[in-house]
Amino acid sequence: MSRKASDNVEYTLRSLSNLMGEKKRRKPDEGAGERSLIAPAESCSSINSQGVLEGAAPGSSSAGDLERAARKQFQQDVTPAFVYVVSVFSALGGFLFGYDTGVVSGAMLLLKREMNLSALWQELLVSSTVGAAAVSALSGGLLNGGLGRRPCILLASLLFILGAVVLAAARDKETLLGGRVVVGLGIGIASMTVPVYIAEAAPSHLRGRLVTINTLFITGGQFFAAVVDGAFSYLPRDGWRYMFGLSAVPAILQFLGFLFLPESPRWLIQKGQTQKARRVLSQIRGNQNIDEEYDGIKNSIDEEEKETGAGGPIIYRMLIYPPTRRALLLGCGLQMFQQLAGINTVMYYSATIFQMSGVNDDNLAIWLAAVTAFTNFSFTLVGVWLVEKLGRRKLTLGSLTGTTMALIVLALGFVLSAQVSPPVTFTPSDPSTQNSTCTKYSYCNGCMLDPNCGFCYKMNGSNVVESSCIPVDTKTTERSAWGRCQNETLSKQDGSFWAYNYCPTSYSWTALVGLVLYLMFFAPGMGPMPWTVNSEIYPLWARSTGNACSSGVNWIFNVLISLTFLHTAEYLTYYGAFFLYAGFAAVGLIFIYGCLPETKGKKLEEIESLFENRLCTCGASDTDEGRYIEYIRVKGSNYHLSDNDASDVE
Ligand SMILES: O[C@H]1[C@H](O)[C@@H](O)[C@H](O)[C@@H](O)[C@H]1O
Repeated sequence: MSRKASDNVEYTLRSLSNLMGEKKRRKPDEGAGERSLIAPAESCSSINSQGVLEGAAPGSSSAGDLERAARKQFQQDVTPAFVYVVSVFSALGGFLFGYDTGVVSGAMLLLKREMNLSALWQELLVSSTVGAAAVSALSGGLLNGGLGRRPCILLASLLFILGAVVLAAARDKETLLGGRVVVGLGIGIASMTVPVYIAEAAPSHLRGRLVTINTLFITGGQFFAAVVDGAFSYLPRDGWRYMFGLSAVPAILQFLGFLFLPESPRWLIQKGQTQKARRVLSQIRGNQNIDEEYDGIKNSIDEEEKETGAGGPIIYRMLIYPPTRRALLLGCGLQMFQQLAGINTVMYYSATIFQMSGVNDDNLAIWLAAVTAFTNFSFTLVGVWLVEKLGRRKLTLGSLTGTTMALIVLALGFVLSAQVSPPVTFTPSDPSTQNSTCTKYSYCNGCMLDPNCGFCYKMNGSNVVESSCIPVDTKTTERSAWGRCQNETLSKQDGSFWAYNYCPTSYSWTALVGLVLYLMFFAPGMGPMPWTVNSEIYPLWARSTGNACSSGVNWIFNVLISLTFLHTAEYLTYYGAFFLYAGFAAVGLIFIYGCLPETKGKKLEEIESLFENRLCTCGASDTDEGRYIEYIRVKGSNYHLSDNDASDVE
């Protein structure tokens, strides 16, 4: 929209303020002149001769509705495209996070054959990246605060490029491990810096949406990785080199883009680079007056210094200052519960869930994993749409409630599959004449839970026939050590199937329903909100450190859950594992209900006060907390107290 048109909207807002009785500061003759500037052809709203807003929101009659409509129009009109460019280039970091964590599963299928990798090496190549991400996210706080957001994003893209080259050119498994660690270091830095950078550049009415776009890019990267995995899995040799190498393209793009993109204005103000900060603010705010925003940031930095004192390491200052302590607890808690709800296990396990439901073709299972990743991606898009409508609190609570129920459905699918588990109908003799433990199982369920055994069977209509429990090939879990399930050719000839970690039953589709429900609920809220909320809840002085800690917690729990899943399933059975995640999710629900205030539409500088007023009860040790909770109960409104209400409490 042209400058003239946005001036009109601004004028409309001013007129509305007058209409609503706000103090009029302009001279009486100014209004008449400005009124004639209104150009209804360009502006959706206009003031008629009685000073009433027309055409702003069909059907809205009250001044409140009119004001909201005009404000919305104003915000839309004055958001320059540059802020979107900045966000998209930063979110390439999210894309690389998703791509590099996702691509490894397909690459591993090929690598373990070509490089003859043991189970330990496979595990190392997957977890080393996540482990390195945890370390670099935790240490990224120092870099972020000291060097600035922009150098950190440039560093992350360089690490992504270097990692891609090393991986694509690797001749041995040790080099592969090195490459995966380098990529992990990049992921960790990007995961904590990008949301902060976007949040600091975005105008408050768009902040949630733009930061959530970063998670959309993460899930987009995971989906793209699944497609690339599918496409290159047909190559007889070296397919994995292309899978790994391709990630250099977005990384180079991001590096080049960030050579021209600016530093975060808030970081610049904090470091006293005021002229530069003003320049950047004007650049990203287009034709808006930046004075108010600039002064707001500057004042809050000055106040923060007074309030928190300047001494000691930032993490220590965060812990002794109640508002930041509560924010940190909330931020880390959100990230912990995101991972404890089992997203990465569910995604990783999706191929098996499809197999359970009757998909017995390996290639098809790879493509169906891409469908899972696409579902995650498309429902994250729903989150991008909802975050500024519902707000962070409702979206997260709704999402986690649905996720908990979906986990229960998923678990029930496994319960049913275990209860009607097919029997073992014959025990072939072991050609190696070594006594295997697999002979002791008379049902599929016991056999499938033993990591050394798998179930080899045929289907007759919907019935399982000619089934046996046989030792698994120690090099891969995809086939048995001997017998008709020991390779694809034999299986095809015989018409038999190999089930390593599931049992074929007619109820298995329940797990598939659980999987789809899970992604539908998780992706719009619990996927993106922990990142979005963390980018906005800390005051500037604590933002890098707060995000470093919470991202570190995310990666640590990511490693923990993925590494323990198979053992958990072994001890608790598969349904036990999913019931456990449902239990974690339910505890998370209580935590979030008690701790997450609504941050939608607030300026970053205003958010700290949500934690000052003890709206978040977590971590509060003050004795009058009960008095405050009672106050809220009597007021009957949870998190929507006006400033006046909140100050009443003190
Ligand atoms: O927000 C993201 C997203 O939900 C991804 O799908 C998941 O793999 C990540 O662990 C998570 O942090």
